[in-house]
Amino acid sequence: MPTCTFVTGNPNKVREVRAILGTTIPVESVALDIPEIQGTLEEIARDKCRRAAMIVDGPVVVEDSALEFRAMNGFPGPYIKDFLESIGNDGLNRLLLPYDDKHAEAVCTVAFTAGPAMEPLLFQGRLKGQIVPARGPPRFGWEPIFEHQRETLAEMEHEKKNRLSHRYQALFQFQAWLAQDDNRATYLPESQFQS
Ligand SMILES: O=c1nc[nH]c2c1ncn2[C@H]1C[C@H](O)[C@@H](COP(=O)(O)OP(=O)(O)OP(=O)(O)O)O1
Ligand SMILES: [Mg+2]
Repeated sequence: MPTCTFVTGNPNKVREVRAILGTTIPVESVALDIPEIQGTLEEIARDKCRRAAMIVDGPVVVEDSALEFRAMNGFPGPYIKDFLESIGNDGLNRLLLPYDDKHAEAVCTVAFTAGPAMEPLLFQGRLKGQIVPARGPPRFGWEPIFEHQRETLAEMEHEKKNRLSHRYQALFQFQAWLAQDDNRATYLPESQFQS
């Protein structure tokens, strides 16, 4: 069975990526927390992908998730994990207290490489929302404070989130790319993605 090796230290991402890709691409996960550089979303995802490919020594998929506050010109962006760990969802709300603009965008940058010597390819998805006081079960990261059309991601059914999320949008593009035979033949001549 062809599989896709998804390298991440986050089991919630594995659950969602599996749900989104469904049975078309079985996902094998490798639980590694790859060090992340500072830089643009693209630079971070590309670098994380190269490091993962060197460790696995084969084709890998990684993704980096960011949370951009419009009032703060996109900050904290890719550094959201450290912010969440240090100040929590309440602290993230407090960061926006001085601003009327609570608009935020969740961004998922999926990076795929055919191997350690190959240039990673990127697929990006975005979801617009508002930062609100936490509502709903705290199951995954900043879900309780990210409201999309009156529902926070924590209040939303998993199935619904997985049909509209930043992660879904990025993986949708990756799937479309993989579905093109020419791409598979060029990038993955003998790979695990061949069916
Ligand atoms: O859909 C989401 N809904 C709510 N919270 C989310 C979501 N997606 C990522 N998150 C959180 C997890 C982490 O605190 C940060 C991203 O950091 P990020 O480096 O991409 O993830 P990570 O370090 O947990 O796993 P990985 O090993 O794949 O890098 O935002
Ligand atoms: Mg990370």
